[in-house]
Amino acid sequence: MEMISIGLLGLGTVGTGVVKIIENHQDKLMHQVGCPVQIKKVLVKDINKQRAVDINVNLLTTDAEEIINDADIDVVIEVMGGVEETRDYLLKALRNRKHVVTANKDLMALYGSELLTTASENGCDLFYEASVAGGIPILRSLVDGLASDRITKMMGIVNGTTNFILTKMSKQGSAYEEVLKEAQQLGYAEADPTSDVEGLDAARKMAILSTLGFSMKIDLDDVKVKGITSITEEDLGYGKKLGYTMKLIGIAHREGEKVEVSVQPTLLSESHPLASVNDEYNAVYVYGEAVGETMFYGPGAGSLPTATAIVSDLVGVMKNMRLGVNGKSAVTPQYEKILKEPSEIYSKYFLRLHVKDEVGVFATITSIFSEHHVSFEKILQLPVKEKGLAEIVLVTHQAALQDYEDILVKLRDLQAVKEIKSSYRVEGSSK
Ligand SMILES: NC(=O)C1=CN([C@@H]2O[C@H](COP(=O)(O)OP(=O)(O)OC[C@H]3O[C@@H](n4cnc5c(N)ncnc54)[C@H](OP(=O)(O)O)[C@@H]3O)[C@@H](O)[C@H]2O)C=CC1
Ligand SMILES: N[C@@H](CC=O)C(=O)O
Ligand code: NA
Repeated sequence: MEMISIGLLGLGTVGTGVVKIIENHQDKLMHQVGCPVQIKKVLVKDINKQRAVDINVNLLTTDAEEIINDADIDVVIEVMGGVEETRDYLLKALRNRKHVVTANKDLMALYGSELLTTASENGCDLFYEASVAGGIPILRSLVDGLASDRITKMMGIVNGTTNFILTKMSKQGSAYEEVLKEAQQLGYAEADPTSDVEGLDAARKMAILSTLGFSMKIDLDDVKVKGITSITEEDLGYGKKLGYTMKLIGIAHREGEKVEVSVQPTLLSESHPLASVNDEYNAVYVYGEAVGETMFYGPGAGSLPTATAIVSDLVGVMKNMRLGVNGKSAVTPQYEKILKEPSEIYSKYFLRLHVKDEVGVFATITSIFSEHHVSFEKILQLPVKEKGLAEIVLVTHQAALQDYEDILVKLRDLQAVKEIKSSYRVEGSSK
């Protein structure tokens, strides 16, 4: 190989990082793959836009076909985002026998298997390390490092934006809207940050992680999702008092043949290893039957960390080119997907209710839990400002999701219950 030519789709937060790393680490790339790497064309929306990196304006184009159909381009790096249009571009690029590296979890969670099949049919690599947990090499760790093991649990903070928001809200008392803006300015958030704060971005990543970790095709619809938008200062305050930290947690758990995958705000005991993962940092805890507990930590979003994963994937493609083994590394899922029923999913829960401050209400509420054999780790009744009301805050012991949901339905039907203020999953014990 005399030279590797890259077509870059997108020159925003991640794209500019890719350009910088390819320029600044040219020596290292040469040493590893034995030839120079050049960026031949860059797709953008607006050619006249000011860029955060020095780039020859003649490389910029608004026509994707100039990259996809350029016979001299060996690898397409996709960092433009989007789904349908991007899928078309990448399918065409693969059919034109270009290797693809992408950071796009939206696309991989929906069309990953189609794109991977097309890649291997055309003898091409399709790598997507940057799509999950930014700069942490988690996908390679699952696929290569832990290839011999049977993974049964993965638990992670996989969205940098929401971790940044929750950290600033809990530690500095910052307002949600203000911190979200800051996360957008720092380049952590998606173009539409709804997918971050509603948990969808994390759900896409958990679908990708569990598909690889469990070797089972987990679709986005299989992931139960709840985001962070309804978390209040009061919830964070109660969490702290009870010795918990609020985090948006993705959980993928396999027991026997069955799996559960979810993303939801979770109160973690302060001693939990994920509780000290702050700001835009991500971490993924992985349990394998043979290896036991492992933990992967690092920056989950941002220009250079994400670009590091991209350029490392590029090195992987180039090494395969030298060996002549492109398109041979993807493994199709080994197992049929079987999802757990709600009666098979166990957790502890935090619940905060406003109830009428009357004799017997407390007893009625606790009796509903007893009917479902759910007991309490902690239960408190506190006065609230509004006259005639009391606040009940409780943490359950382990309960089946089905029981917990049935309890919530019964509580909502009780006249004495004015409002269910909040409910969260809990990991670990309270103070
Ligand atoms: N930001 C991060 O920390 C991380 C992002 N990702 C993923 O990486 C991808 C890129 O993210 P990010 O860099 O933040 O996004 P940005 O919005 O910063 O950049 C997107 C780039 O793509 C170009 N672009 C977008 N749509 C089109 C289009 N239809 N035609 C031509 N050009 C287009 C834009 O052009 P122009 O500049 O002219 O507007 C821009 O240069 C996304 O898939 C994201 O989910 C993954 C991990 C971390
Ligand atoms: N918006 C995402 C970017 C990386 O995937 C995040 O905040 O984690
Ligand atoms: Na990664």
